Amino acid sequence: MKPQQSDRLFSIQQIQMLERNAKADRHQPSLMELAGKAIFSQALTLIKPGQGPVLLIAGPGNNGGDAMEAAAHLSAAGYTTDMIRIGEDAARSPEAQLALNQALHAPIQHLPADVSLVPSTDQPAYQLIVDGLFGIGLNKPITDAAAQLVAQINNYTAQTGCPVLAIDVPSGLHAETGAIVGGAAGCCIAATHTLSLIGNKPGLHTGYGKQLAGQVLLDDLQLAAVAHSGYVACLTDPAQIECHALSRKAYTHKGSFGDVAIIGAAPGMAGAGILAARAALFAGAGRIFLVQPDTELRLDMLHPEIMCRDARQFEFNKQVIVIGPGLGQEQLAADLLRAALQHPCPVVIDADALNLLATKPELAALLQTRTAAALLTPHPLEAARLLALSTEQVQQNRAMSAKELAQRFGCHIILKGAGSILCGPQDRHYRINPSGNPGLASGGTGDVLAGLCGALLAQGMEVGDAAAFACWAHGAAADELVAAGSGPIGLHASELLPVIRSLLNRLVTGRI
Ligand SMILES: NC(=O)C1=CN([C@@H]2O[C@H](COP(=O)(O)OP(=O)(O)OC[C@H]3O[C@@H](n4cnc5c(N)ncnc54)[C@H](O)[C@@H]3O)[C@@H](O)[C@H]2O)[C@@H](O)CC1
Ligand SMILES: [K+]
Repeated sequence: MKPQQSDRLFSIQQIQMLERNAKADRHQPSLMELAGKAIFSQALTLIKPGQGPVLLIAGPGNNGGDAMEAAAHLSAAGYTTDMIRIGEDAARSPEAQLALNQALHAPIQHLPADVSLVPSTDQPAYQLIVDGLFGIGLNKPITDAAAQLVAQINNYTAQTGCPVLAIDVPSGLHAETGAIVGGAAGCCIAATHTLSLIGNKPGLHTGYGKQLAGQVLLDDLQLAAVAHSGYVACLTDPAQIECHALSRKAYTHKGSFGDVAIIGAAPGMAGAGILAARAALFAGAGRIFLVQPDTELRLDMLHPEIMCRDARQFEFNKQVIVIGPGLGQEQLAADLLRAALQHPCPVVIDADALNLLATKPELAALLQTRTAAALLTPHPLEAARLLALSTEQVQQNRAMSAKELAQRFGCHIILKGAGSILCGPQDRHYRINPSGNPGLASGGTGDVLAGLCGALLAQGMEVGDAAAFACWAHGAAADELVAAGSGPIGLHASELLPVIRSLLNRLVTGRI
């Protein structure tokens, strides 16, 4: 199904084209005037009259022009308004010159760029900082005076808790990739809120953006055209995913919900396989086998529903295979992966099985020629090994890395991490999963995701939908636990299972 307009994510090029078309079509009010009003309205939700000044940062481009428009509105509404400008005034665009002119004629205090932003008891602290330093035009790392200003703002807000409203994108963040422009050579404003203009942007929802953008808000600047224009990605909306395969009819039996074989849990790593198997159980698979390279475990005492089997004697039948959690990388593990890849049923490939794929070209070739569905669930380090890149290179452009993996191996990908990226080899748009929090950064949560994916595939969901649904439920379970005070500190993988079960039941019956 087509994503709702607000779920759509646009590339920088697409936004710039919308901007150009809008400018050609109409002149009054300008997009910058509309942006200024939108920022002003948003700022009003974050500040209270008479409670300290507001500081606006205006950079050299049109992002700075937006900030100057907003500053004029704030001072006209009676707020004490300070502004720091960076860049040559003579080099500003015509719209930004108009905005500057207004700002210079308003009762705004203009501070030098090297002013010391230190909270002091002598004067009231800022109650809001508006970041208009750089927007989608940032094309090199922030350095020199601008970098010092970014550091000062981040220090100031860390000390005072002052909110930061970023205009369009937190300055320093790449609006498309979610990486900091220039990596370690750059820097970025840590915003509490970001008002994305014209359309929503992928970089605000993945990688560093997931943290540094804060709460993402949207104003389309009256460009209804956005609804009909091309987009590159969308945020997963679970309500839009086809999941009728999960609903239970009165005449069904355990054979109706498929078999899942988890292949892993080698000696010393049994927990990973158990977590994946339990996740498949809690997510509704009909029968679950835990297939181990060495039968260390004869029974999961807590969940005797799971059938433990010796891999040397296991018969591949019609099971969906989840291979990798705690598998190890011995010869038997490679043989099991070969058998799984030759098995004509859907397969989920995780953890050690991904590492085997990265080092054994003959296994990678088998994956490339497979016809049944395959889903790879790498974290950035596993993705880096598969692509022969560094983790930093993967993280510099998470979407491009996931798309490259999908193309290279001809399968579906979940690239894990903040704002997981999902894509398939034929997909025109990739997806970003919006749920989840840092509580998921703990051992075993990836095993739970793999088992959950296996269970949804066994119940008959299409692979792209199963991946999106699983990612969303996995992250949303962590969000519910955090909301209940059980995280992020100390949140652990086992706790996700009953919450995922509850979420799936609520989703399928339309209660979410
Ligand atoms: N053009 C328009 O009609 C509109 C623009 N809008 C705003 O304008 C922004 C885009 O404007 P721009 O394209 O001017 O881009 P920016 O405002 O992001 O700034 C780009 C400017 O900064 C310079 N620059 C880039 N990286 C730099 C660095 N590391 N250090 C120093 N200077 C650097 C560039 O040479 C350019 O002059 C959007 O993010 C949005 O906030 C919105 O107001 C909507 C309408
Ligand atoms: K900005």
